Amino acid sequence: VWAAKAWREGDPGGTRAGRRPRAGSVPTGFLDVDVTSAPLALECLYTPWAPGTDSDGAPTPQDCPRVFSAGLDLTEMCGRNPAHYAEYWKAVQELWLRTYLSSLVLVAAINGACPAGGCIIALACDCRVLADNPKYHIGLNETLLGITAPFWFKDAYVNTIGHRASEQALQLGYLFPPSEALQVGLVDQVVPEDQVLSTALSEMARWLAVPDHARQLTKNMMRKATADRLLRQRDADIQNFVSFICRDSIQKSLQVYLEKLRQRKG
Ligand SMILES: CC/C=C\C/C=C\C/C=C\C/C=C/C(=O)SCCNC(=O)CCNC(=O)[C@H](O)C(C)(C)COP(=O)(O)OP(=O)(O)OC[C@H]1O[C@@H](n2cnc3c(N)ncnc32)[C@H](O)[C@@H]1OP(=O)(O)O
Repeated sequence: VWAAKAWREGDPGGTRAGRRPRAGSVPTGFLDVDVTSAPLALECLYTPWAPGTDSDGAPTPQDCPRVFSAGLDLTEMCGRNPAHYAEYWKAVQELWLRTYLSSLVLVAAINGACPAGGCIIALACDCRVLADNPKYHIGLNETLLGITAPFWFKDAYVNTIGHRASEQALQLGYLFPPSEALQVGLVDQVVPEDQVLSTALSEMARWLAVPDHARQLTKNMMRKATADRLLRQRDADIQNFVSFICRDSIQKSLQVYLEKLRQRKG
């Protein structure tokens, strides 16, 4: 995710939010950002796992291909206590709200798999560019984990690909390969892997060419109702999440899924 302001100010290699992935692990990680304390400077929010910058100081997401984001960190949702789940979910909400309502232009350069929470952050951007690799699936696959996508994930999906496509994809936990993601409107461009960043920058330039105040007011007009729906019921949404995730059956499903992931690795 590129933040326009930092880019325009010539600081594309600025502070990265979040921790690096564990060695040998995939980046689940945008929620490692401490979004609950000091106001998050979204201007400084880059794909947290992009490991370096090139000679021009630009981020080099190509250095870390294969995974854009593996979604929420399942280890944060398993075997913890209710207070932990509540705090975690509040942070998830906060990150999404700030991203979704940002007045900046945000372009997602999706250079790898993008399931569930990864997809929801990409959807909060203004535009999505996906690398053309059949392994790079994108979508909301929650049902395959035995859980339900929260209503605001669903709202963002419906806003992007429409009701019928969302209904089908959500129930099936379907992850779209690039060509289908493009066809259904989940992403705006599919390009060869080595052109993801340059295409994202071209898109950024296109959006930045529009007078800022007019673009920002329009963005807010388009997004306010969806964001307000969550803002009105944040606490209830946290309580729902906590009681849902604490169920024995849900914990069991998540543990089984996580175990499968770990075994698949070997
Ligand atoms: C009433 C309702 C009220 C409220 C709603 C309730 C609940 C809804 C709550 C939350 C919504 C959930 C959102 C999510 O984002 S859930 C996460 C979904 N993500 C996935 O399903 C992706 C799983 N991962 C993969 O498919 C692959 O890992 C991936 C394609 C991303 C990368 O494959 P690769 O082969 O490169 O790596 P792996 O060998 O598979 O993985 C390496 C390593 O990483 C661990 N891993 C992977 N994904 C996660 C994850 N999401 N969380 C934690 N850990 C993850 C994997 O186990 C391996 O670990 P290790 O063996 O320890 O190295």
